[in-house]
Amino acid sequence: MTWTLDGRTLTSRFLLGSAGYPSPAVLQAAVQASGAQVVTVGLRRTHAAAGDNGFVAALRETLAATGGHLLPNTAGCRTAMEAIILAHMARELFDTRWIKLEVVGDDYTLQPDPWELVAAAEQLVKDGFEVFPYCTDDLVTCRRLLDAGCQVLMPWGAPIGSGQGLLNPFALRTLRERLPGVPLIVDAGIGAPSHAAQAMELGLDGVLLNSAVAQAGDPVRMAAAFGQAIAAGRLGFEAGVMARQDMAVASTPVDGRPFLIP
Ligand SMILES: CC(=O)[C@@H](O)[C@H](O)COP(=O)(O)O
Repeated sequence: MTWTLDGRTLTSRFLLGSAGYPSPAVLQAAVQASGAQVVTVGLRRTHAAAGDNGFVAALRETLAATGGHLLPNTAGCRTAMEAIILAHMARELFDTRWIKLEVVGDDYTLQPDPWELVAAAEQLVKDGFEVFPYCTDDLVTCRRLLDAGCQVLMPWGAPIGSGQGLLNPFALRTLRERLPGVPLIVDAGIGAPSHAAQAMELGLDGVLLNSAVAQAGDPVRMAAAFGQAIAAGRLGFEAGVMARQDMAVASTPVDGRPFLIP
């Protein structure tokens, strides 16, 4: 089933990262197998202008063939100013007003810095960008980002590259309940297809991940697995997951007795 992101109709709710693949050919095959129509690319890491060993060119070629979209990101930035400058470079290089805004405040956890993030988002929205902020799952920070003009939020599942899955499903469920109508895309920390399905079952709108595919034994098959898990999780959410019970509830109603007991 289709959905829209900043007015663009997408058939997949899977957003894929492009870092750390063994070769451009594997990246291309993984994007195709994933069904993802949005692929993020880091400027600081890939040296998009030159010297990236063909990864960006491969990505452009694949997305041109599939009708997909590039989402440049500011991974590696530590201040609002650094991220703003990089976002402007990205707009020039990739000819898109989309920017996945990452401003990290802690080197160990790569946790986003909420103050720098909000400051950068405010400026970039004024500069005409569509800002996709990578943020924590803190409700008040998310509200500040919406106040700054962000239309989409990307709360973390767990620290980048940790593969831990959803560390705080309660916080994500709260975001879903308190911010109805805001596209919420879980970004980072997803390790297995089941983690992605869980995010979708919570009613989030999409999942962005990178390491779990790039570091898989077979990235192409893992990309396909995530594509299917995300679609299944969404279908499950739309179908209405049953309510949990603390006690057993017999699934087969028993009327009378199966045979006569003397
Ligand atoms: C590629 C990218 O944008 C990462 O910063 C992103 O947050 C993905 O994280 P994982 O590698 O944990 O999936």
